[in-house]
Amino acid sequence: MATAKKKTAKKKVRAAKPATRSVKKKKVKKKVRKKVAAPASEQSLAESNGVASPKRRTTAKAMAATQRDISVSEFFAKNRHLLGFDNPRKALLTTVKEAVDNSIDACEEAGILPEIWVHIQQTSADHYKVGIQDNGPGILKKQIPLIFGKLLYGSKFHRLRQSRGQQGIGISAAGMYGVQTTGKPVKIISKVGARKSAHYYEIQIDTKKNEPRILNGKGEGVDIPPGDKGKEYIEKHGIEWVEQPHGTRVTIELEAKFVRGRGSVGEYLEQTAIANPHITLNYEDPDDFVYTYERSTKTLPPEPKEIKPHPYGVEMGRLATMLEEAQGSTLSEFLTSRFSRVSSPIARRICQSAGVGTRTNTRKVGRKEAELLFHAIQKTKIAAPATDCICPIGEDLILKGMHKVVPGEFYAAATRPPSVYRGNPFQIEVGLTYGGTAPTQNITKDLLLDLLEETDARTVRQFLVHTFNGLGGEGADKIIKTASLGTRQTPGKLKPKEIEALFTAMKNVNIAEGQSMEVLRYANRVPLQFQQSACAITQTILNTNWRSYGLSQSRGGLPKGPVSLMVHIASVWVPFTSESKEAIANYPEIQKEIRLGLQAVGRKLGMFLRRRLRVKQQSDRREIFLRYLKEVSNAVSEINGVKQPELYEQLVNVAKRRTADADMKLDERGKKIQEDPTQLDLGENVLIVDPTQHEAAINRVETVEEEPEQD
Ligand SMILES: Nc1ncnc2c1ncn2[C@@H]1O[C@H](COP(=O)(O)OP(=O)(O)OP(=O)(O)O)[C@@H](O)[C@H]1O
Repeated sequence: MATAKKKTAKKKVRAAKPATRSVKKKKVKKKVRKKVAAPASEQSLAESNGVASPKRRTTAKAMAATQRDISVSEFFAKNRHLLGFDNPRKALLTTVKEAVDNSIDACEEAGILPEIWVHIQQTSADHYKVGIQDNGPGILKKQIPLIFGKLLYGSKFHRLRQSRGQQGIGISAAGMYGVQTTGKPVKIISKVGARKSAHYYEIQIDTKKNEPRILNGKGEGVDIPPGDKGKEYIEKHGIEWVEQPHGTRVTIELEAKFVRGRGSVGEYLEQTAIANPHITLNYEDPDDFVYTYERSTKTLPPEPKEIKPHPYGVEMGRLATMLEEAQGSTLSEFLTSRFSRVSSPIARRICQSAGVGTRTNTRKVGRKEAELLFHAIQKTKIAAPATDCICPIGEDLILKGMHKVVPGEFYAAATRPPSVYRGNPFQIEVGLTYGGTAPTQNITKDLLLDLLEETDARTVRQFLVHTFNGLGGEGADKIIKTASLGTRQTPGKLKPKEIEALFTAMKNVNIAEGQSMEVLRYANRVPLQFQQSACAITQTILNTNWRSYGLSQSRGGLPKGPVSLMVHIASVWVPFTSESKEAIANYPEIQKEIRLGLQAVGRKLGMFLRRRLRVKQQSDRREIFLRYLKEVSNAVSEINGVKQPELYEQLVNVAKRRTADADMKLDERGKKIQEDPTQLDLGENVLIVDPTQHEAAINRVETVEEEPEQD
């Protein structure tokens, strides 16, 4: 019997203990007791003071009665901040983000050009209903409850393949948060084909069991037939669905707070559009504003390849588990089939170095042999993992994406070659935009009034910094000073006169100097909006010397100027610092690649700025020449009688020749339009545009027209 076996085993251990050890232990115990025990007089004094010596509060038996399994959903329900649900504002963003990321992943995996609808509606003071729909492949009926009602269930965790999701927590956690805060179930409708029935579910997660509970259709969900009958059913039951042949829509009601500006849903969607030029996004916000980001390319990113783990990236514990799971293959088979880059000769070398036979059965490999194998792997020379499994955005699409959304006049991009951290391939891409009109100068009075009304900022300064990308504290202070406002004034309580002064100051103050670099961080094409300072991307930007590229920068700060920078890491496994996937961990290999990417675009910016400065200097010089040439030609003609008009013309020609750089025109790749040996060659990956032709950084499209009421 199992219990009997355990007892004898325990007895054996006890008997095996050397006598001396138990004696020693006793001595120590005595010593400790001596130390702890207070003299009788002291003890009685303590008791008389009401401080009794500590009593045993519980026993191991009583404690055992309270010890039990913790379900993963219970754990994350208590620790929802770990998943990005720390506060109502972030909860709204995380919910949208999880659903949108899943939708894009599913469409790309199925080879469908993604179109996504995001609709946020306010249902009460602090409750919002979020609906996200895609035109993806849909989800099979039996999978829907598990995907939306069970934490740690997904298709991406067990594979090494570049995708937005990795953990299998995201969307079910969002649903769980919704149920917890509003009591409303998650609603899902999914359709796999035009002639197939759609499936409609209302689900709650049972946190105790980490299992889905289906609330509609007597616990079975509902099938909606295709065609007109189905349309009628959808309408009759108020199910939200944009008619599509296939796709999925998830609706979650949750406690939330809607904001604009930094860390908002709008910002996330805008940044998503930059890094995913192949998607079309339709977004309707709670104030009925509709935003559409049309795709700028119809080409899907190439399908990422799945790879096996590289032996260098596998830690000791993982190797032991993999050996256990191998279920009796030979060591050589195990090594060649479970890892990338291990051929039979390499497997033989590893086994030789570990002193174990290549034909040894994995069942017979104990802890000691596993450790020997682990060290042998580190000592054996194995080729770096294949890197063709990474799908970067590409320089051309980065330029297109940034040009579409970020105002500027100079754009540069750099895609680094793939590299490896801890056995995982990754690739870094950088995009940079310079110039353009400040977002504060582009807004209308009406938009400013709306923004002031909607903001949750407590002070005008906070409002300015949070609403206008790249403005920075210095820029905000300049505007506030010019408008003669107090820094601590509440934006919602400004009087009409003060709003007018603020508006005028925003239009007139040149904030380009005070503006600091706006950083857009991405991991597998997903924008990262929180924990900026904890992220390897930000830290590498801060440690780069931007002064050598023509930007001003104070020690330890972000560079100043109208400049936006995007950094993208693509990897089969992105090393996030936590489950909420907000910041990249500081691996030296990753930091090095980021640094090289920054230098590549920085050098091009430096060349562009120096060239621009020269044009300006030369045109200033020419202006001075031209101002005095008339006088000079008149005086010379009076002195020596030469014809003034001819002399003047000649002098003007000389001045123009001497200041020829002032006429320099660059084409959109940064090349001088007229051929010249000193031509500025910025390479292919730059774009130069007319900044006055660009849309504003804060640009709200018109509201949805209300349907005229029928009489
Ligand atoms: N809109 C969708 N269309 C098709 N499949 C989907 C959709 N949404 C989710 N899925 C499937 O459900 C699984 C679970 O999604 P979930 O968001 O919980 O985790 P994940 O995306 O795998 O990882 P992470 O927790 O990192 O986001 C996905 O792996 C995917 O297979």
